[in-house]
Amino acid sequence: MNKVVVGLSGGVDSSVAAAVLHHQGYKVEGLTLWLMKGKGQCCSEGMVDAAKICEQLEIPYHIVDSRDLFQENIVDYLVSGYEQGITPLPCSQCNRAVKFAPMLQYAQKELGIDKIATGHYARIRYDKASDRYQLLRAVDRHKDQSYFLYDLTQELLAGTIFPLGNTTKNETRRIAAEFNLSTANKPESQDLCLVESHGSMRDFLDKYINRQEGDVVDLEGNILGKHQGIHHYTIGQRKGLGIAAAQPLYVVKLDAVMNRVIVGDRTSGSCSECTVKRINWVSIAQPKTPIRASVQVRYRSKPVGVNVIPLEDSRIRLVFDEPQFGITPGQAAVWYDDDVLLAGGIIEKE
Ligand SMILES: Nc1ncnc2c1ncn2[C@@H]1O[C@H](COP(=O)(O)OP(=O)(O)OP(=O)(O)O)[C@@H](O)[C@H]1O
Repeated sequence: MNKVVVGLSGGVDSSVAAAVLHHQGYKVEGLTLWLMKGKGQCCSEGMVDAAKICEQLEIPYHIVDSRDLFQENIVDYLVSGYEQGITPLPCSQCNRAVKFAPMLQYAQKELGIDKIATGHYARIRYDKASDRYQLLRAVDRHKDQSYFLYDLTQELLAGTIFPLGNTTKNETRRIAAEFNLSTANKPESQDLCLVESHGSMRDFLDKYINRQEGDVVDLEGNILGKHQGIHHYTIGQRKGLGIAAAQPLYVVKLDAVMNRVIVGDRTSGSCSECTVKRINWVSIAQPKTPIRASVQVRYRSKPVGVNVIPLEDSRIRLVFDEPQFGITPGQAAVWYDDDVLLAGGIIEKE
């Protein structure tokens, strides 16, 4: 009998993933990673809901204490990034280092089970010609989460099932109701887990970073106002600057050394090229010559045509077909060929 360990967050997607695999005849075991220190409420609620699902499906349930791993890989990583004026993307890092790799290791070593599954909306297929596991966008484009999964290794993709990749969110809700799952009517999470549990990113960061007042300046260095800490800002941000100006102003740069927030108009916040580091080539091997693709520079940004130019040190230069607004060091750039996720990496600088 095929066996699989399903990562359960206590939400409807992972509940349905477990129920569907169970229904298909897999021997399913549920597992929740206990992630957050201190702010335990969302985790404990999630664990109770996940335990209920396992009880309902009559499958074993495991909890793995991953709080130290989450603290080191996500909380410390975020805090040190914001201190340097960078806006790190925690989710892709969390998926690789905190969720998928440890879950697969636990499944294989502790439970003797080869495969894991999650409720992510994305698809995996094995391409015989290139001998690679490829990652594809979900059929439900609106829910597609492939962007956050670009950093998964071949080994992790080989060991993972995404049962919801071909399912729309509406179908997921319908299946949850059909199976009478206790999580069927749970509301969708709206934000990063850290933000949901702390109220806002600012509240979360204020716990770790001392506020240090500094200047808000324009591109010429004229002082326009004061800020209470550069970690309260992100590139492209327009709201909350507290500056009256004739035209809309956006954060275009964060200068950690001078402790300054630099603002400008929309054009000055746009650029047509950027460099990307720590690339993970997913569906194809690293090319030696430039390729065409379409790229997203944020989770919800519209894909735009791009020339992907390999640099000598295995970084990449992206040259966009049209200037992109709010390119943010620390966020991920992920490029695709149609539905196929080719690769992604961390935006370094313009
Ligand atoms: N703490 C956790 N332990 C184990 N697996 C998890 C955990 N958090 C998330 N996952 C897995 O990752 C998937 C995507 O997580 P995400 O946080 O994006 O939630 P989601 O899309 O709202 O899904 P859900 O409805 O299942 O909460 C989940 O469906 C689940 O399989």
